[in-house]
Amino acid sequence: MNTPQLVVHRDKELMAQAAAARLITKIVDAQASRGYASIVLTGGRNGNGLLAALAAAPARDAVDWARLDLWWGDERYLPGGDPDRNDTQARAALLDAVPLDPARVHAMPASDGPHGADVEAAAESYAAELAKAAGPENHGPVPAFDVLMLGVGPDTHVASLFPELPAVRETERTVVGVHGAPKPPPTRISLTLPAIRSAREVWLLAAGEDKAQAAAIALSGAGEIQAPAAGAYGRSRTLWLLDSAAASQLPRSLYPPASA
Ligand SMILES: O=C1O[C@H](COP(=O)(O)O)[C@@H](O)[C@H](O)[C@H]1O
Repeated sequence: MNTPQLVVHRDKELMAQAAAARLITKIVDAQASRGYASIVLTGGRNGNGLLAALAAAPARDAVDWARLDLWWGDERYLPGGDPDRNDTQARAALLDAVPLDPARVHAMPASDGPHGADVEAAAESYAAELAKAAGPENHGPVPAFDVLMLGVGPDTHVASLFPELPAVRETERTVVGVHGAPKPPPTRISLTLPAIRSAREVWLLAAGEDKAQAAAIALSGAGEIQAPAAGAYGRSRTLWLLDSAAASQLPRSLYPPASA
């Protein structure tokens, strides 16, 4: 596990704009060196704020949208087009406004799709889609994502991995069905911690006072079963992007950074 790096911005608007600028640079760099980039989106307020900021950034035109693979870290298991689905919200915030290749947009299955109410089968099919996209050079049955973003919930959940639920204990599968989530809707699909940790970079987004306790707990050595955000890290970098409200309860040893 690499030590998380923290970047704290003045407020959530600036955090979203700075994170969007950072993401544009990552995508452009990956496309320049490899020809394509691979990004995992998150749902929630902070994730959608970042996508809206990206949509408004003039530099978005630097991205070659047709050479971008998009995946999701989790989904609320609802019918396609439901306003509460993470992919519906991402499309409204950004995806509908840019010339993506639809074959590269890997939304998670919907509850009115081929698997119906069988969320386990839906999770398995997403795991198979990930495995198909993984190359021999990748670390396991998922592609090497350049950046995997995760909104941090006030209870420290990331993706749809909630404290103490079975999904956060999964060590083998890359994608699981989630039942009984404490945040509606109760049925969800989620990448697991092993899948999350296969990403080159994991970015955790936390803005707002309601995220302050979660950030402090996750960054103070909590266990990943009790605080799933504590178990989310990337192979080469783990970055926490916060605003000052979300950083307000961090221990002094973490923030502000010690001066020389
Ligand atoms: O339900 C979800 O919540 C988390 C966090 O959302 P937020 O609104 O508290 O920022 C999100 O990361 C996850 O993708 C989503 O399904």
